[in-house]
Amino acid sequence: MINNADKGEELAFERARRNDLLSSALCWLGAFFLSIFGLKSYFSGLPDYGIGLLVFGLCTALIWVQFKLTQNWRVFQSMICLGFSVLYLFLLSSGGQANTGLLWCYTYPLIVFSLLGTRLGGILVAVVLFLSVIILYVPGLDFVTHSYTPDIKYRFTGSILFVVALGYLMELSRMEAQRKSDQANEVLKMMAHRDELTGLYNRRGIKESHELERYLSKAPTNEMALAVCDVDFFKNINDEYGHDVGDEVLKLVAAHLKASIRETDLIGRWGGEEFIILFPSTSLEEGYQLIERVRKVMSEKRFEVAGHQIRLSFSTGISSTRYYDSWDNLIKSADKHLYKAKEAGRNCTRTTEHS
Ligand SMILES: Nc1nc2c(ncn2[C@@H]2O[C@H](COP(=O)(O)OP(=O)(O)OP(=O)(O)O)[C@@H](O)[C@H]2O)c(=O)[nH]1
Repeated sequence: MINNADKGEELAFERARRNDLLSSALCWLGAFFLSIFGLKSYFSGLPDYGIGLLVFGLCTALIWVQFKLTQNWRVFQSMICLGFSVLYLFLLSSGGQANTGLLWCYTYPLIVFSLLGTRLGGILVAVVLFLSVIILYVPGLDFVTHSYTPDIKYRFTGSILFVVALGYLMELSRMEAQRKSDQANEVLKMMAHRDELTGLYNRRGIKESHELERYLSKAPTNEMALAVCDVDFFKNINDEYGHDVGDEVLKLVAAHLKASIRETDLIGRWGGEEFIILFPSTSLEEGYQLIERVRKVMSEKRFEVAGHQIRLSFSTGISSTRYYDSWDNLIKSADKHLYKAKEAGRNCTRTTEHS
């Protein structure tokens, strides 16, 4: 089972990877172009404008350094989007070198949507568009040093609105595609780690579970017992009642085993009619007592499936980290003791200390 904590960790990892790529690409490209054009303006007789661009370039590089040091994506998003909003308004009100400032304004909505998403990005872009209308259409403003012809104003207003709508829709469909791909990945991971019939972990699920990793890492000081339980003569159930009834019996056995153990114990279907249970913080003796109690209850129970009252018995082998420190050896030992339980006539449990 992929639990919520695991899912959260994976999603956070994916997001961090995307953020890292996006921040580096944005900042380095931004700093590069701002510096090139800043220097060009500075040496072409527009020193103030050039210095302005160089300062923006430097700020972009510093924001990137700040993000690398703190990994605080929220602060990075806010600083880049606010900085870029100021740059956009600066280009619009100054006209840029040789009146080319407007050309760069078209990149603004795309960057804001990709960093802030449609909701927050939409709010910021709407505010900046409102300020653009003031800059373009309110005459006599001190900070507006460039005046555009009516034709340029109308065409720019129309085309920037078009780019905003396009950027919004593209981000919307990217977010939708991301959501679907996250969902599909989740389903695939579930399928890869879960046993379809019983809903328990399958073999891979157990081996790759975070719980197992955690329990094994604590095992040197915190003994863990491992039990492999096998339904005796399960073939007879299939032969007598049919495979479908066999399936239902396996589901009931899985549910009963799960209900009989603690929340922290880990259970999975190891294959066929074989189940595996991990008991963390449990000695071999305690594991033996636990599994014997469950085994006895199960052997007295009648499993009711399709009108049949079916009785079962179980054989179990147990091993513990007191004797084996690797996963493979733990399993091998539990399997060996399961085999001994079968040899001893079934319906019993065998361990290193109970042969
Ligand atoms: N219905 C059903 N049967 C299964 C499933 N997986 C394995 N089996 C059956 O479980 C039976 C296991 O048979 P055996 O390995 O001979 O073991 P057993 O009959 O339980 O005998 P012992 O283990 O020696 O006590 C086989 O008949 C498999 O077909 C399953 O998912 N559903």
